[in-house]
Amino acid sequence: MEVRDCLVSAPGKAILHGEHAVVHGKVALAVSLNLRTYLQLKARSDGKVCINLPNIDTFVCWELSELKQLTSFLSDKKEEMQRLDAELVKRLREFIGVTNGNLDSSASAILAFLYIYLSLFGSGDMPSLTVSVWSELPTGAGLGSSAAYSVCLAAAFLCATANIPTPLKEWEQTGRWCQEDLELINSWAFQGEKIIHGNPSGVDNAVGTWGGMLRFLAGKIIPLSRVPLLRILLTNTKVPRSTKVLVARVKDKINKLPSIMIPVLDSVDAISCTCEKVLTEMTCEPITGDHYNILEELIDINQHHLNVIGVGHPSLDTLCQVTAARGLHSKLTGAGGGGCGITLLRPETDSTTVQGTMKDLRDCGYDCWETSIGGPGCRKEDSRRVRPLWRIWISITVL
Ligand SMILES: Nc1ncnc2c1ncn2[C@@H]1O[C@H](COP(=O)(O)OP(=O)(O)O)[C@@H](O)[C@H]1O
Ligand SMILES: C[C@@](O)(CCOP(=O)(O)O)CC(=O)O
Ligand SMILES: [Mg+2]
Repeated sequence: MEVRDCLVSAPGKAILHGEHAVVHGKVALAVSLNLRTYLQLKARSDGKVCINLPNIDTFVCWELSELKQLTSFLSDKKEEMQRLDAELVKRLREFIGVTNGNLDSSASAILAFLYIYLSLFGSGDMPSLTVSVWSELPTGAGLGSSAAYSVCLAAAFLCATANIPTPLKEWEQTGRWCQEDLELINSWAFQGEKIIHGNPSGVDNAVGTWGGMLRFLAGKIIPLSRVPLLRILLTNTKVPRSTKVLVARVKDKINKLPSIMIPVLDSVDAISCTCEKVLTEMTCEPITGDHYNILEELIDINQHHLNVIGVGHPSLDTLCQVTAARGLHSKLTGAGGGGCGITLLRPETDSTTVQGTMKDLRDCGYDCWETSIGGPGCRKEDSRRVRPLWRIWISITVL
C-alpha cells in the first residue's frame, strides 16, 4: 500500500478538576496546553516498519513479513471500535515478549503503535513506513503525553492512507480536520489510550484531538467556547508514576470502601460543575476577587479529595505548601502520585511573586513554568516549518 509522508501534532492537557472521578462517570474540566507532541510518518520501500521514540529511548524495526503473521485472524473490523481486540492484544504482548504484569514505557508505546497500525492495516495491504515521534511534554507526568502520542498515531495513519483527507491547502502552514474526521481520529486515539492507561475515561484524547477547554462526562464532550483567560503555573515534581497503576489503585479503593469513596467522587463532580459555573460567570460579568476566591477554594478542596482517594504524594504536598506560603493555591493535575501540579495565578499576581514562587519550586528540584492554555487540537503541520526544529531536537537528544 502507498502511503503519503505526513507530519502531525497534538497538544498535551491539564485537568482543572475531575481527574480519576471522570473514569467513574463524573464531570471533568480539561484544557489543552501549548506543549505539543509531533509525529513524522515517512513511506519506505524496503518492507520494514520502524519507530523512533527518542523521548523514551526506543528505536525498533520489524519486517512486514513478521508483522503479517500476527494478523491471520483479523477481519475488517474498522467499525468495531468499542472494545479492544483481546486476541490482538494477547498476540502483541507475546510478540514483544511481555505476557505478565504492567508494561514499561517502551512496551506500552510499542504496543499502542502496533495495535493501531495492525487494526487499521492488518486485514489488507500493510504499508512499509517509519514513524518518528518527539514531544515537548514530559512523559508520564500528568500532562497527557500518552493521549497526545495516541492522537498523533491515529491522525498520521488515517491521513497517510487517505482515510481522512489532508487538510492542508498549498498556501496554508497548518491545517485542522473537519468534525467527522476528528471523531475518527479521537476514537482510534482512545484505543491507544486503552493500551497505555488500561481503563481511560477518554478526556485526554478528546482534548488532544479538539484542543481548547472542554467539559467531559461519560464520553460526552462539550467544548467550552467562552472561558476567561486563566494564568496557570505548571510544576513538574519529576517524581515518576504510571497513570495505569494509579487508575487501578483508585478502582480497588472504591471497590473496597464504596460508601466512603463514592461521596468523595460526587463531591469532585460538584467541584467541576461549580468551577464551570464560575468560569462562565467570569465571561459575562466583571471579574472580581470573589470569583478567584471561589476558584482557589475549589482547588484546595479538590486537592484534599485527591489525597483521600490515594493519589497524593509528598512532592505534591511540598508544591502546595511552597505556593501557599506566597498566597497561591495548587492541586495535582492528571493521575497524581508525583508528576505535575497546577497553581492558579490571579490577574493581579505580580511578577515578583511569580518569579519568587518559581525560584522556590526550582529550589525543591522541580521544573516550573507559566503556561498559556487553550491551544489548538491535533493538526497537520507544514513540514518545512517544523522539520528544522525536529532536526535540532533530535541532534541534541539522540546523537
Ligand atoms: N513522546 C512519546 N514517545 C513515545 N511514547 C510516549 C510518548 N509520550 C507518551 N508516551 C507513552 O505514554 C506513556 C505515559 O503515559 P501516562 O502514564 O498516561 O502519563 P502521561 O499521559 O500523564 O504523560 C509513556 O510511558 C509512553 O509509553
Ligand atoms: C487519572 C485520569 O483522569 C487522567 C490521567 O491523565 P494523565 O495520563 O496522568 O495525563 C485518567 C483518565 O481520565 O483516563
Ligand atoms: Mg496518560
